Amino acid sequence: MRARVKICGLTRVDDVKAAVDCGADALGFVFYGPSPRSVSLAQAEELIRHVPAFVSAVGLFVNPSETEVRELLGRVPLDLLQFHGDEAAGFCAQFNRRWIKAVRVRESGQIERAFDEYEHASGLLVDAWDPDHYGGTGQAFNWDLIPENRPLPLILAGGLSSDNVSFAVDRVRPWAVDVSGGVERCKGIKDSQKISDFIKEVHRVCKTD
Ligand SMILES: O=C(O)c1ccccc1N[C@@H]1O[C@H](COP(=O)(O)O)[C@@H](O)[C@H]1O
Repeated sequence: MRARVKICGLTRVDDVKAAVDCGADALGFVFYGPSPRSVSLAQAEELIRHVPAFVSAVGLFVNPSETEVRELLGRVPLDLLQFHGDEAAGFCAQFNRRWIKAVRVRESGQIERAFDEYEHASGLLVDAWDPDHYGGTGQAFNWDLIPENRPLPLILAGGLSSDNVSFAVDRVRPWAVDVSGGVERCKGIKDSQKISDFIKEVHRVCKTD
């Protein structure tokens, strides 16, 4: 088994370099004003200059306007779009760019329905539901709600850290894991040791499989 790793919510060049050096497969940049991890267009341009070939740069949006996404794509070379709000499939698919859809899980059957609705996505990300926040809450959800049958690559997120990721990968067997808060010193500021520990744990559990 191999699980890819996405480190999300990067705001500093040093954090980008640390994640790349530790072997991250994808890096996430948050374009959502209310988030403490939100970056401006100019910041994103600078950060993505440090993302090398074969590491994906992912833009995270929450209910953006079409203009916002198009403007950003005109200036920032994103490889993949991550929609973390209530976007419909048609909205996500209109940008001629690969995309993944996040589902904030709170009830059974929700993930199965999302696999149908977002069938043209490049992956389905499952995260914890929270009444006040769209994501990045550091909370896990009930993994029993994740079905065995997965028509799309499944990306597990929500409350992961080096303490629980090996258990999570072994149990859920996702295509990839996505982490933000679990590798931070404080919101928006990553910790290179935590990033390293997290990725090592994923690689360790995948190797022993
Ligand atoms: O990181 C944020 O601030 C954020 C804001 C709005 C939507 C999603 C956000 N982050 C994503 O949330 C999940 C889980 O994060 P955590 O590991 O529990 O902190 C992850 O996909 C982040 O990319």
